[in-house]
Amino acid sequence: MTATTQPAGASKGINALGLRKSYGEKVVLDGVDLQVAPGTIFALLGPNGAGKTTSVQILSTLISADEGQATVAGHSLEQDPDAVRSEIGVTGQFAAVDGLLTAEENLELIADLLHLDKAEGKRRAAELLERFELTDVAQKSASNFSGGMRRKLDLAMTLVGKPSIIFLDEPTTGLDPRSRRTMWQMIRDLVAGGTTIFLTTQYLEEADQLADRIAVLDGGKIVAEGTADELKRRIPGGYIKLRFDDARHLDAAAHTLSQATRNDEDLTLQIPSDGSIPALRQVLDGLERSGIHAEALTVHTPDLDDVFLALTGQGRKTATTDSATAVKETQR
Ligand SMILES: Nc1ncnc2c1ncn2[C@@H]1O[C@H](COP(=O)(O)OP(=O)(O)OP(=O)(O)O)[C@@H](O)[C@H]1O
Repeated sequence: MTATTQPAGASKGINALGLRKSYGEKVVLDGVDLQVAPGTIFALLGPNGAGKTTSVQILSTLISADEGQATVAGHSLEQDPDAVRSEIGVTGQFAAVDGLLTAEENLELIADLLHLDKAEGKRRAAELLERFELTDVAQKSASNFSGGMRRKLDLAMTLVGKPSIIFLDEPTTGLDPRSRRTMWQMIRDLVAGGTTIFLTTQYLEEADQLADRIAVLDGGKIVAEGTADELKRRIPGGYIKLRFDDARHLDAAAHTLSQATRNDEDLTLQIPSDGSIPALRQVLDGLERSGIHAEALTVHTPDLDDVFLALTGQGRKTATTDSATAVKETQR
């Protein structure tokens, strides 16, 4: 990694510039820039083998980049990895829970590793067991835990050291929908308390639900970055749908909005649109000028699956397929 000096007032979040990493001939990261604001959730998406785990490993000091520079929690990865380590927590794809120990022992072990004194370690373990609703099973061996319970315990173990930044590498892989939602709520609670979350996931819904910003990694590069809504607007296939209460209004609107496709059966008009506020305003102003009353308006944007497929070249699925599965309806 090239030398870096910690910029004055470096963000307490994550800032990475030009990260490169190769394994032999294989270029895994080919100049990756990442910015994560403190107290936000950032999701890194990418197909299998895109380099998500490698990015987490670099930013959490487990491995070094070949080139590039980064600060994590305001500390340079290269110059002050210990300071970075003292600020972060990492949970990997394979929970670090020791099945031979009880939940409480797992937590106390981490407290020991962090050199907390015994009383403080016990207090912290008890607090986390309660927060994660694991008090009832505190004395049970973790080998008997369900996947969801292991994940909760794993996250609790990460929190023993009170990290300001947590890397969650595919935190809900293999969890059932209920456990996934429980984990999402825990992640939201952490962020509400000021923690910064760097998340990798293959579940686009997870990124959509949780992330303030999303970056899509493909071919070693960030191919898109933005909020979920910004990413959805980048690909075609969105539209505004207007419903009218009678055929007279439908006729008048179809006349005014010449680019619209009409459906006489359900008295709707569909207008291609990126779903942005200016686009909505233009349509509504047009209707108002002509004195046309629309009963309902819905905005349809491509979902993150469409974005992912379009951006990562993982296949072709255009948002214009217009099926209930391809296009998500967002009532605004
Ligand atoms: N230690 C290593 N030695 C050689 N190649 C590696 C090593 N670690 C990762 N790779 C390769 O780097 C590429 C990126 O791997 P990485 O695990 O970062 O991808 P990922 O996006 O996390 O994938 P997944 O979603 O499948 O977990 C893969 O092709 C992988 O085989």
